[in-house]
Amino acid sequence: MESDSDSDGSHISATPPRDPYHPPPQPPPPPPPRHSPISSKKSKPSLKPKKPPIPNPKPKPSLSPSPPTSPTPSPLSTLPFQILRRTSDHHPPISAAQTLPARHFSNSASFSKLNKPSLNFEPLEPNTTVTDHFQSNSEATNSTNSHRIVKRHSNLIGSNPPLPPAKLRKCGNEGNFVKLNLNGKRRKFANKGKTRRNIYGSYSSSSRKFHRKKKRKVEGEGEGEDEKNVCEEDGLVVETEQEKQKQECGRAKFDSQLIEEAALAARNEASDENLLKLLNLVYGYDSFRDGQLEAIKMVLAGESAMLVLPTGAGKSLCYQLPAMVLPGLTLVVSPLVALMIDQLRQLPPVIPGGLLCSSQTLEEVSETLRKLQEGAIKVLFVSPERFLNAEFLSVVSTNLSISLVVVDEAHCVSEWSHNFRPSFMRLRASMLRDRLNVGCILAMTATATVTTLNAVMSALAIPQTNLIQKEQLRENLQLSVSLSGNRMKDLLMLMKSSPFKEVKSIIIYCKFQSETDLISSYLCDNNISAKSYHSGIPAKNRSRTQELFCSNKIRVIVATVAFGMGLDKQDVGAVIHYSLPESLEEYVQEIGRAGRDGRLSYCHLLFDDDTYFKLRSLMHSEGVDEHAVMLTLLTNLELGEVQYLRLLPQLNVTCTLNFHKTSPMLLAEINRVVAAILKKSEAKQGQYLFDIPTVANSIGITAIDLSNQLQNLKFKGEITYEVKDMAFCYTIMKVPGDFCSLSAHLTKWLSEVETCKVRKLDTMFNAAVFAANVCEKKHGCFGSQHTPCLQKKILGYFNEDDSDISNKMGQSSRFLRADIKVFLQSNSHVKFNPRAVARIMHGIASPSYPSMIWSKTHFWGRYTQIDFQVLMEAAKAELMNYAGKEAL
Ligand SMILES: Nc1ncnc2c1ncn2[C@@H]1O[C@H](COP(=O)(O)OP(=O)(O)OP(=O)(O)O)[C@@H](O)[C@H]1O
Repeated sequence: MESDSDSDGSHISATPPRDPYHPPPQPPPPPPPRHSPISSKKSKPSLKPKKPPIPNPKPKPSLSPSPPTSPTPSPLSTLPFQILRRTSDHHPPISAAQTLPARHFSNSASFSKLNKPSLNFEPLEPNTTVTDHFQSNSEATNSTNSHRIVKRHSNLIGSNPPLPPAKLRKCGNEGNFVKLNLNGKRRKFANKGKTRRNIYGSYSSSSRKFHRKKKRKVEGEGEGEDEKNVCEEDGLVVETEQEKQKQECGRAKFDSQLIEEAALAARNEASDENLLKLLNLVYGYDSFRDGQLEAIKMVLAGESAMLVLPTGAGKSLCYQLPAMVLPGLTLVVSPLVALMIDQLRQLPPVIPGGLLCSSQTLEEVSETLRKLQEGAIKVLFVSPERFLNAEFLSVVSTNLSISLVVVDEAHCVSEWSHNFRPSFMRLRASMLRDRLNVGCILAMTATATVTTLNAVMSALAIPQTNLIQKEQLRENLQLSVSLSGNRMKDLLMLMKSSPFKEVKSIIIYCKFQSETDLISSYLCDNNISAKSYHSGIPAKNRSRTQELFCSNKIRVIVATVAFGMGLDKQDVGAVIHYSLPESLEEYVQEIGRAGRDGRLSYCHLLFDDDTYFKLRSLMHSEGVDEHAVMLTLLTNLELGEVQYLRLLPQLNVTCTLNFHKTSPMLLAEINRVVAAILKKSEAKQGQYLFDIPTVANSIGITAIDLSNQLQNLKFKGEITYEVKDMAFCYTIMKVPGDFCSLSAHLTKWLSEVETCKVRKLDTMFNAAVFAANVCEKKHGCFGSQHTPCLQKKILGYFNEDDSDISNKMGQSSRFLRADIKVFLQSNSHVKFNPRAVARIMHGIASPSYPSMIWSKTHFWGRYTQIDFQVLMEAAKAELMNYAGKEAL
C-alpha cells in the first residue's frame, strides 16, 4: 500500500470495534447561533426547482464493521462526549549509465530520470490544464439554474469559479478582470464594463462590486435601493443584467480614479492614514487586522519580513495592498496550482494578475510572458519549480523590475516543517538577489515551529527583528477530541448531535481516498448530503464538488488533505477529523478552514490507536516518494555547505529519432549533432534511441541547444522525434573527495528528517490522548470540550516546547529477535537489509518487496506496534549474525 496521504488505506477502516464509551457527560446547552440549512430553507422558499436527492450508494461492507443504519435515538444521551457553546471573544535512481568520469564532471550536464512524480501537495493531474480544472464549474452552474446570472470570473477562461459563500456582503470578493492566459485567447465579458488602462499602464477591466458597502457610500445609494436590485437565493446573488451593467460602469470609473489617487498617495507616503484609505476604497474594510499594517509598512519600506498569522487572518492582503503601491512586479511563489488559481481569483479587480504553471501549454506560457513584458501583469503567481526554468528567469531578470517576492506557505522552505518541498528550499535570498535582483521578500505562514521559522528566515535572509508573529490560533474555534472504538458509528452520532447537526457546512477530513468514498456513501445512506473529494477523482468532478459545496448545495465534504488549502469559504461551521492528522501543523491548517467568518465553529477529532500505528509505519516508507527524495538529495548537494552540483532545468531526456530525407550518414557529414547522435545512440528498426544530455555533453553544447537543433532539423523535414523520461539535470561543480562520508552525511540528514516527521505524529497523537484521557479540566476544559488544553499544546509546540515527545511504540519484544531469525532463515534466498526487514515487520510494501508477495508471510505487519528504529536495530543484529555464520 502507498504511503502518501491521499492513498488508499481501506484496511484502516477494518479496525475491530473497541469497548463502548463511558457514559456520556451532561447535555450541553442549546446550539450556538449557526444557521442550519434546513431551517433557513424552510423559512425561505427556494426560487429553484428542487433537485433530485443525491444517490446513496451502499458502503462497502467488507471495509468496516457494520455501522448503525438508523438515526441515533437521542444524540445527547448516546454521544460519547459533549460540546458546549462558548461565546467567541473575537473573531529514478541516478542513472549510472550517465555517469561520466570524474574529471569530466565540472563542465558537463548530468541528469537523473524521474519516476512518477509525487509531491506532498497535490498538483493537478499531469494532463489537466487549469482550463480543464474549471470547465466543470461552468457546466455545473449552468445545469443547476438556468435563470441565475452567474458571475463569471475574468481570470477563468470558459468557466465559472466555485461560487462565493452565501453572504451578500462577501459577493464582491469573487472576481476581477485580470486575464489568465491559459489558452491564449481573450475572453469576452459582455457585462463587466469597459476595459481600461489602470494606474500601472496595464489593462484590467472595470471595478466591480468588490466592496458593496463602500460603493453605496460613494454613490449615495440607499440600502433600500441596493436591496431592490439584489436578492438572495440560496446564498447566490441574482441581479438584472442591465441594472448591473449601468451601475458598474459608473462605479468603476469613479472607484478606479479614487483608487489610483490613493495608491499614489501611499506610494509617496506609506502613512497609516493613506494605507487605511486605500484599504477602504479597494476592499471596503474599515480597519486592518492584527499584524497586517505592520507587515505592509515593512514591505513598503523595502524590508523583508516574516509574517506568521493564523489561518484566515488575512495574510493575502499583506501582499495585495503593497502590490498596488509598489512600482514593480509582485511575484508570489505558491506550492499548489489550485491555491494559485484561488489566490488569483481573489485579487481585487484593480490588480491585474497572472499565473505560470506547469500544466499550461507553451502558447499560454508565452502569452503570459509577453503580457509580463508589456507590464500588463502586476501580481504573478508561480510555482517554485519556475525558478529552474531558463526562459522564465531570463524574461524576468532582463525585462522586469520585481518590487517584491512573496513566499506563501513559507514553512515549505524548511525540511523541519510538516510540508517540506525541496523545490522551495531552492528559494534562497542569494538566488533571488543574484538572479532576479530582488531585495524585498515577504514570507508568510500560519503554521511554523521556532526551528522551522529560523530555517526559513535564514534561507531568505530575513532579520529576526522583522518577524511579525501573532498567535497561531483563532479564538473562535472550539476544539474537542474523542478516542473512538468505532469511528464510523461515532462519526454518525456526532453528525446527528448538537451542535454538528445544526451546522450548515462541514468538512470531514480522512487520511485515505477509500475512506472518503466510504464515509460519504455512509452519510448519504443516513440522510446526510455528503460528497467525497480526493486526488483520485477527475479534476472536473472535483471542481464541481467544490463548487456545490461552496454554494451550499452539499452540506458535507468528506475529503483527504487534497481539499481545503487556501479555501476561503467563510461559513464552514465545523471540521471533523475522521483520521488523526500527521502533525499539529496539519491539524491547525485543516481546522483553519472552519469559522473564517469569525463565528464560533466546531472542530472535533476522532482518533484511535490503530490509525496512529498505521500512520507511524507509513512515516518510514519514504522510498515510495522517490521523486521527492531524489530532489531533496540533489538540493542538499546543491545548497549544502559545499556546492557539489548545480541543478539545471528539468528535461525529457530520452529521445527516439527517425530520419526522413537525407540518409543519416550523409547528414552526419555536414551536421555534427547528427554525427554525435549516430555515435551515441542505439539503432533499432530504423529508429535511433539516445539520451539528450549524453549527446550534448559529447560535443560540448547544452541540452537546450541540442533540443533547439533537433527542432531545426525537424522543421526542415529531415527528422521526426519523440522525447520522454523527465529528468533532473545538473552540472557537477565539485567531485566529493570522500564519497563514503558524503553518503553518511546524507543518510544522517535524511534520517533526521524522517525522525522529525515521526515526532510530529507522536506529538499530535499525544495531544489527542492528553485531551481525551489526561486533562484534569482545571483550566477551562469541560465535558468533551478541550479547547484550552489543546490550544496550550499547540502553542507550546509552535514555541518548541519539546517535552512532549514520548511515544506509545513498544521498545522491545520478547520474541522479536527469534522471529527475525526464523524469517531470515526461511527466506535465505532473498537479500535483505535492516530497513527492508523492518518494513516487512511493519507491513509496509515497497517496489522491491511488494505486498502481493510478502504479505503472505505471517511476519508481515506483525510488529507494527514496535518502534521502527528498534526493529531496524534488531534486524541489523540478526543480519550480521546470519552473515557471520554464512561466512564460516
Ligand atoms: N482587514 C480586514 N478586514 C476584514 N476582512 C479581512 C481583512 N483582511 C482580510 N480579510 C478577509 O479575511 C479572509 C481571509 O483572508 P486570507 O484568505 O488572506 O487568509 P489567510 O491568512 O491567507 O488564510 P489561510 O492561511 O487559511 O490561507 C478573506 O475573506 C479576506 O477578505
